[in-house]
Amino acid sequence: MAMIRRSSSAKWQPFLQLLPGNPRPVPTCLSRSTAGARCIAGSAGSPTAAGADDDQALDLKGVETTSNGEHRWKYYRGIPDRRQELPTYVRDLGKSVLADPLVNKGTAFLWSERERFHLRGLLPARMVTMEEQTEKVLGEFREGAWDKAARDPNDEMVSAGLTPDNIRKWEYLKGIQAQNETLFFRVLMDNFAEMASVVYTPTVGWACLNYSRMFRVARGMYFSSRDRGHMTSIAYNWPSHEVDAIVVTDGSRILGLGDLGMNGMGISIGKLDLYVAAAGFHPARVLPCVIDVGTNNEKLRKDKSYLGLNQARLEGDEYLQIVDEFVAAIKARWPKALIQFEDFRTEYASKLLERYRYDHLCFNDDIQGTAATALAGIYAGLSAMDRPYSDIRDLRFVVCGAGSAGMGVVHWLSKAMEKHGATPEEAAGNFWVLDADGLITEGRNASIEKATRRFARPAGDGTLEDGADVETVVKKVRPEVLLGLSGAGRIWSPQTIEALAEGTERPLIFPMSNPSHKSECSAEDAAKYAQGRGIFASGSPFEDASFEGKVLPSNQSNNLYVFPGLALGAKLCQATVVTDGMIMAASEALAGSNKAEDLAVGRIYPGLSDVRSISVSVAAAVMRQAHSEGVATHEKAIAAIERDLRSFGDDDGGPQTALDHFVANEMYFPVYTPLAYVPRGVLE
Ligand SMILES: NC(=O)c1ccc[n+]([C@@H]2O[C@H](COP(=O)([O-])OP(=O)(O)OC[C@H]3O[C@@H](n4cnc5c(N)ncnc54)[C@H](O)[C@@H]3O)[C@@H](O)[C@H]2O)c1
Ligand SMILES: O=C(O)C[C@H](O)C(=O)O
Ligand SMILES: [Mg+2]
Repeated sequence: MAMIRRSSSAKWQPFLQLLPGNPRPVPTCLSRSTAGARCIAGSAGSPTAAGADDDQALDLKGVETTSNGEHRWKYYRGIPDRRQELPTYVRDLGKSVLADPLVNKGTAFLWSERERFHLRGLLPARMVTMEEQTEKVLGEFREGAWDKAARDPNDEMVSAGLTPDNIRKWEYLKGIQAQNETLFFRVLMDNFAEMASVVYTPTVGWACLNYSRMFRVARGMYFSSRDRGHMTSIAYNWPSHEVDAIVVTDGSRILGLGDLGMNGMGISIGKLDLYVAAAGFHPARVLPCVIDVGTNNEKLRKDKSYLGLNQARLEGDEYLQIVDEFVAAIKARWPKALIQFEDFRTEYASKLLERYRYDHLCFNDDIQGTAATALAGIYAGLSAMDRPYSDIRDLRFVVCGAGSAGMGVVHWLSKAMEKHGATPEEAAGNFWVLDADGLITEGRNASIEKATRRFARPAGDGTLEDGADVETVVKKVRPEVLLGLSGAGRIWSPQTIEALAEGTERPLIFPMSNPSHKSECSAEDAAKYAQGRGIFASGSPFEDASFEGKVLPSNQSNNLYVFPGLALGAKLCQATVVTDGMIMAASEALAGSNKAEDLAVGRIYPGLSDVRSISVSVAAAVMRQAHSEGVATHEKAIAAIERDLRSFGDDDGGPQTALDHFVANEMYFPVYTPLAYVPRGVLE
């Protein structure tokens, strides 16, 4: 805990000069000031003189003009308050300052203070006044402002069935996490099947929509375009030298909720909660990050509680340079850390992956994690029908959504078909891909990405025109599989599902969009219109459905089945990169984790109550593959892989190999350990 005492002693005059509103002119900024973060104190205490960059940081509402024309914070309305000139002594820096309730100001820390106390990167970019904070507290106190929002029937998530109870549970669990991570993760791990929908999709979607409004305790790191040129030094504001995994988003496409700007931080936090609970990463060694380059979400930009930069998104080279700088900063500070790219909009997602994947240990969850998850579900679906994996070659897929997730899945499935003997042309011929403008054919204008064009239907493909809608396509093609990665909500009509079920005995119905209300159909509708014959797997969880008294399992086809184990495997063997082979190994391990009795009743993804076993299998398969491709570098892990190979041969030997034990033993388990006091400078 930071130590404090109060004084107005003369020796603290330099410090006093930095206090906001102090009339003494101060000639320059303190320390590492940048063009993008000029000190408020450095502008003679006048917020209006603080420069264009700081205008948005300073809300003049909280500032008053004194009789001699100076500006100062209005701590007490109309009553001059000299107390603000008495400093509170702070003997710590960085996160400890935020963790000390007696000195913490949260998002009201001035830019100069953020510099001096090593807080840059530890708070969202926007600076608010105490008055705004007070307003927020009062709103909550008097009206339960966001509790009210959680009950607002006009809130699209609430109206689509997200219950206030889920939100209450989210807030409660997050409160525990802020105070006691061991307890939080123990509870989450032991009750994963019950709590996943609270810390993760769909509730995390609501939490992201309301992230700024609910902001209390800062977690993770906030990089913004104002930090240009300084990201590496800012990374050193994080207190730990050891970070194993980072999830980063730029907030541009959060689930199917669109551009949520800095609020996307909620998804980085949610994903890393799963790294710990589902894959045994140590909570002190994971780091959620957001790169705030602005937002094009006008509603957010007008929302006074929004804590991100109030500017339009940077684009093009300017944007890419910011992400480059972020990646370079991470690499400089934590050379071995794995980076998971999350919820970057399609325009940049593949571009960024291609930019970094050959030199950095990284993967894109929405492209690669989702693809691996979908393929595992298709394999398991085939198993449920007593068909071999190689039959994937014979399946026809209608896919709604040609974004990074949809096309990632399509590419991956076609790769699996090729693995089982199809030519690339044969594989591509098994897909009918639709975007918001309907079926994509070669007749589509040149704006289609090259990678998507490969899957465009030949012009004049039977009677299907470019832009044909999903119902027409399904009626014409009679596919075995209907995939949804559109983020468009209930776009599969009863007629579409009926047509699907008419054409095949056991249709695979995968509405994978998140959160729940963005799902292309509900479990109930799938059961009803496919007359109980379909196998259903959605991105967000649905209750099991029923048809004519028979229970129909609702599977969850979500990348949560892959990213924790993939990251764990890559980290444990300290892979230099994440290869396609490793992703394929993850798919196959996941498909192989199902029990025969579950498959028999249409459960094609394993239950979440034993999520760690799934991650163990996925991680072990990833490590074996990394080793076989020569990208594993960790000696202890390599020895474990080789020992395992000697005992079990190339076949992974089932779920309980020596390597599985190695992986399980490396996982963090949340228990209270003895605590030892270690003075500063010792063991550092
Ligand atoms: N289940 C999972 O694990 C998982 C993983 C990743 C993404 N997702 C979900 O997938 C969705 C899409 O993600 P993305 O990054 O590709 O988004 P995106 O916005 O880049 O792509 C959406 C695509 O859907 C198309 N589309 C929109 N309306 C449509 C309609 N009515 N019919 C057909 N296509 C339509 C768009 O033209 C676009 O091609 C999101 O909802 C996301 O939550 C799920
Ligand atoms: O976050 C999820 O639940 C899955 C996926 O990464 C998504 O973007 O929808
Ligand atoms: Mg995602």
